[in-house]
Amino acid sequence: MRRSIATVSLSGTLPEKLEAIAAARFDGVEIFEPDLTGFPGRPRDIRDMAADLGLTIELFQPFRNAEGVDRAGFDRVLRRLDRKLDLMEELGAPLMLVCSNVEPYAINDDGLAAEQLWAMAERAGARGLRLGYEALAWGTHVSTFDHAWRIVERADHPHLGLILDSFHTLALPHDWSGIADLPGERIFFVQLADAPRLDMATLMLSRHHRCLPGQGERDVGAFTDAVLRAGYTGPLSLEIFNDSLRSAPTRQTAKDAMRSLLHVEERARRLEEARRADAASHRPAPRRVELFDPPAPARLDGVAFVEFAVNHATQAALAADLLRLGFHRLGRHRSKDVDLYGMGDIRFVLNAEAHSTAHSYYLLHGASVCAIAYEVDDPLRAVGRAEAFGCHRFEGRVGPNELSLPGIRTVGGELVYFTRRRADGSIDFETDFRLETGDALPTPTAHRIDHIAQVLPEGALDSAVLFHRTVLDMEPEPVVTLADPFGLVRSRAISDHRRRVRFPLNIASGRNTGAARSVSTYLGAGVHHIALETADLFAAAERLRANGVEILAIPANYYDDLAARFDLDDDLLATMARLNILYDRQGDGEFFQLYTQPFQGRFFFELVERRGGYDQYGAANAPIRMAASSQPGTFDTLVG
Ligand SMILES: O=C(O)c1ccc(O)c(O)c1
Ligand SMILES: [Mg+2]
Repeated sequence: MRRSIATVSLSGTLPEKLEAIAAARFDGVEIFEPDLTGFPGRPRDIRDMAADLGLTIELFQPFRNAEGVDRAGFDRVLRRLDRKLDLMEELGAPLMLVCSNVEPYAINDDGLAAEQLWAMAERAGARGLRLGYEALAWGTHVSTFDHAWRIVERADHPHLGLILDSFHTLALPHDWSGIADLPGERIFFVQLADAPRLDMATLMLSRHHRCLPGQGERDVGAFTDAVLRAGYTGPLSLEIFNDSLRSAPTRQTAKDAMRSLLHVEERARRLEEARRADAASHRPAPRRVELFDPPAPARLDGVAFVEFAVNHATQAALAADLLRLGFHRLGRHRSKDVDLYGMGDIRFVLNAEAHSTAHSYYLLHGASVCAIAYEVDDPLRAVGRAEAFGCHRFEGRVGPNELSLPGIRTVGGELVYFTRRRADGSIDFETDFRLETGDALPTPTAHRIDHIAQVLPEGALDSAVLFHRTVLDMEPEPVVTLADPFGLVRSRAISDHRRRVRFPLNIASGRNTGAARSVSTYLGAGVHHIALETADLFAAAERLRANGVEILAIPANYYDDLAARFDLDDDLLATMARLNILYDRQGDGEFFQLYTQPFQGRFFFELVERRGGYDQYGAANAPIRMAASSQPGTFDTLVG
């Protein structure tokens, strides 16, 4: 499949965009007219630049308000067209996108529109150029792909075809199953974009909130599959109008865009394969194009360990906190200044090794999580898949007889490792530690990691969603907005389908929320809190209290409100208030949670107990937590 992107999708000048697009290994590009108009050179300079970069100029766009106009108006359209055809010749663009008329004066007459598009195609055809007609979802009379197709079919000109855009098709509540029955050779071009489900005018959604496929909530994979079933063999081209991409780093966006397109191809391939497997009822047409075929996702069994970058002082302080939480020191690394702590299935690695990646991370971000390791069935396949999606492999320094953990480096510099459980139940990475198998360990206060919440800089959420979706095969939930006393926090949870690994990802939209301050103070994304699951939160809370763990104090008002909202036993409420336990309910499911005070103002721990299939994160309580932690003397007590 040829892979293309519209220049409007990226920030920067036109040459910067082309370079980033080529560096991300796209085959082709759509030139969005304003990018060219603002370029201080000749169109042929862009043609040469694209050629030097190995990029095909696939399309020039858009040509607006051309059809359904009166006679005088159409004369002007043709004059305008001739100039743009001159430009296309100089640019070396073989195809121009003509979008449906959005003016109130447009005449509602398919016969007229077909006639006028025919006349335009005749002029383009005389120069060996082609036109593609695209229905904008807000077109005055033509807003759906099938209406645009009826007009193209009626015009019946070999130089006029249909352009499909997943945004316009999926934005309207309109049946698009007919796409698969279109004649593929009459589809001249296909544009792809995703979008969130926001209740707003389609024009606003399209111009400001489109996102890369895989970042939003539309099934762009199924759309692409339908287009391929129709027999389309041209490029798949991303066309993303998005406010935050307009100011995001160009090369990073282009890399994400390629990852997104690969994601779409993989999904389309899966759908086709499922149809083939069901060939008794269907007879799928033979595939005409090659689609991206990465190694299948590894089976994600959970978080194997979380690694903290520390120095000696913070290592000792964090270790003391962990012991109070019920952790034990399990061992020391064979060759490095690294300790392993654990309880139940939870493993924390405290890395104070000098001249290491963790140390660099510590210098930049302070005591913080610098790596997460996943337990998977096949670590090498997991890394292979990540590399296929454009991730960079990380090779750490390995001592004698130590394991080289397969890993990748993320954009923020955190590492992601993959490790696997052996037949004897031990987990791979632990062989690098001299385990101190002492006395039998007492019952743990918590037994597994429930979720890891992260804060991300503004604009980084979509990219993080795409990373987890492609590399780790996780699925996002819709965005929820939470109120911090100093601003709003947008949160999107992402998890694997078995709920073994869950990440609420948070973005502060203001500058003053706890999340925003944590991003600015510590330069970038990071783990904000780690929730540990316990079978009995009340027992655990008593134990933490006895051990002197500082718990986030919850106001009495909260418990009054709980009493009003839920039919809870008075004694239970009183105990919850005494232990600072928060509560949520979902159907028959119940959720109990408490928070520790932050470690050096940096990150904190949460303990949760889930009952009866509760599947959320207590989002209703997050504003209470954020308010409680903005009280003086809590989140702001920063130490070294
Ligand atoms: O928003 C627009 O005007 C616009 C222009 C060209 C396109 O291809 C498109 O999908 C939208
Ligand atoms: Mg479009």
